[in-house]
Amino acid sequence: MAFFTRQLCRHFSSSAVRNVVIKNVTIIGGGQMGAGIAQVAATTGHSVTLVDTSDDILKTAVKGIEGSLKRVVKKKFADKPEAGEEFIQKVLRNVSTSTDSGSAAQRSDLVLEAIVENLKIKQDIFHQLDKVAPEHTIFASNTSSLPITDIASTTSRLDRFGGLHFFNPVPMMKLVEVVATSATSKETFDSLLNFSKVLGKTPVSCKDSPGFIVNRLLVPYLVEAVRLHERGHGSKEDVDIAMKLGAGHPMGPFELADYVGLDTIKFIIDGWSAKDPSNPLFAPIEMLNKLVAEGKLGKKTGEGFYKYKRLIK
Ligand SMILES: CCCCCCCC(=O)CC(=O)SCCNC(=O)CCNC(=O)[C@H](O)C(C)(C)COP(=O)(O)OP(=O)(O)OC[C@H]1O[C@@H](n2cnc3c(N)ncnc32)[C@H](O)[C@@H]1OP(=O)(O)O
Ligand SMILES: NC(=O)C1=CN([C@@H]2O[C@H](COP(=O)(O)OP(=O)(O)OC[C@H]3O[C@@H](n4cnc5c(N)ncnc54)[C@H](O)[C@@H]3O)[C@@H](O)[C@H]2O)C=CC1
Repeated sequence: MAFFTRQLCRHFSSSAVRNVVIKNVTIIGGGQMGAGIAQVAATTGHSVTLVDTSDDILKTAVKGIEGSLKRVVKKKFADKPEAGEEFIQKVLRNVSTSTDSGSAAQRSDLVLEAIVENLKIKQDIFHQLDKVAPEHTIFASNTSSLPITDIASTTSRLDRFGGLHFFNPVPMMKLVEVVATSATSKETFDSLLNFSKVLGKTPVSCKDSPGFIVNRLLVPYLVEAVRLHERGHGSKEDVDIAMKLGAGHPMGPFELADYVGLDTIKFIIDGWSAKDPSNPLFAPIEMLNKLVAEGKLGKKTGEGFYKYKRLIK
């Protein structure tokens, strides 16, 4: 009862916070997802601060954004290379970088986290930022598989906390899953929904249930593909060709796993297995665990199920 009362108090204490128009965005984590979200937010006129643990990582992230913008410009400004270059520079001016998440959060309407898929690390960072971020600032996580309720639990802004789950590659994928917990206020949810639309994405509304919509369907498919191959029922190449040509997927499951990152997939499966140990769907997958132990995390490290000549970043 005391817990329930505390939740209600928190909810009402911030009821003065109405729909927040998101202009200044801090993105924690400049990896595949954080850099992609930063690119899209900067392209749509937001002022973005990208935060990571070192200047070297941030340099690589900004280089990745520039590379991705060049791909966009090649098509959009095919006949006007100078206008294309101007466009890239304008977008890049909207992106600043920092290794100090606290000072970045102090100037933000939204703090969006896209760091490693680890509950404790995500909780710790939000706990720290909760103390320094302005009252109106909304917190959101891009987690693939962790309950938003659990991530939010170390903060005092449960009503201003939600999920914003983007898809990889962010500049190309149109979907955002907007996740409300039982404590997320309507104003917060509407602000996140509106932000997704301003980014040019199509939002869908999700409950805070494991894997939301897409990953609840995609992860079982992916693990079954690996097990099918482990049983000797098909080569990786044949499974990928089969799903591309037989089911119309743009990538086969092994290509997609490498693209997403095998470490992220292992974090998801291990996490779900710990919560539901008797579910055979999430039992350890030998081949995946071996590749992760060897540091073969997919495209981002140059090798996963396949070998890659060119790294993503
Ligand atoms: C897996 C289960 C476990 C998941 C758990 C964690 C993950 C999650 O939580 C949620 C997820 O994100 S799941 C992954 C969702 N993503 C997908 O399914 C991607 C599937 N692949 C594709 O759509 C295309 O192969 C793709 C669009 C990537 C590339 O298209 P193509 O194959 O045709 O190759 P390209 O010819 O290189 O590209 C086509 C056009 O797209 C442009 N482009 C691609 N990447 C870009 C990027 N990063 N930035 C900017 N532009 C980009 C490229 O320039 C090209 O444009 P055009 O030349 O005009 O056609
Ligand atoms: N890879 C994918 O396809 C998708 C991943 N996600 C989720 O997005 C999140 C990030 O995934 P990726 O971008 O793929 O990972 P990644 O490994 O490419 O990038 C993670 C980044 O976070 C940084 N980081 C780690 N701890 C940090 C801290 N305490 N402070 C600041 N930065 C920190 C790392 O240095 C790294 O640059 C995960 O929660 C993942 O589940 C969601 C949708 C798709």
